[in-house]
Amino acid sequence: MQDVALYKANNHLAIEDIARENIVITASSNSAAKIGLDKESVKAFFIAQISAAKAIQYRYRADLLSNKTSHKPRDLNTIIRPQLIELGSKINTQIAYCLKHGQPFTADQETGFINALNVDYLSNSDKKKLFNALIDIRLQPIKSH
Ligand SMILES: O=C(O)C(=O)C[C@]1(C(=O)O)C=C[C@@H](O)C=C1
Repeated sequence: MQDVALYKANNHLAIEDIARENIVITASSNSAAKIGLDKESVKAFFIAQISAAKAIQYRYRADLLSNKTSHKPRDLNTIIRPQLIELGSKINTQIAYCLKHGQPFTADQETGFINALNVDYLSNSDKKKLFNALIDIRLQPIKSH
């Protein structure tokens, strides 16, 4: 996410890109539905992920004002965005696997989840929001004929 923020700062782009968010949410909830996950609950999870991504970028971008860097960020459109879509689809696959194999996420895993997320610029409240959206993800109900 720091590369995303740096790319945007270098190119005078806003951090929030609503058109892109809509593309990400549609792509991720459609790919989730194909593997049996409930679309609306996955949407809410991706909205939480996008919020976390923006929070990281805003904090990092604030730091850039006093700490300049010569680091060259990866290209947002050709490299980072396709990788983020791929990552989202992998996350969906793992979640579907856990839910289909009777390993639902439960509230008592919150501390472990928060401790496992070692990500610079991600706050505890961002992590809690992600966790709350994660444990709400459901499988689609099985259709009866
Ligand atoms: O693609 C970007 O520009 C990102 O910053 C990533 C992302 C996302 O999480 O998918 C986050 C914030 C933007 O508003 C749009 C998308």
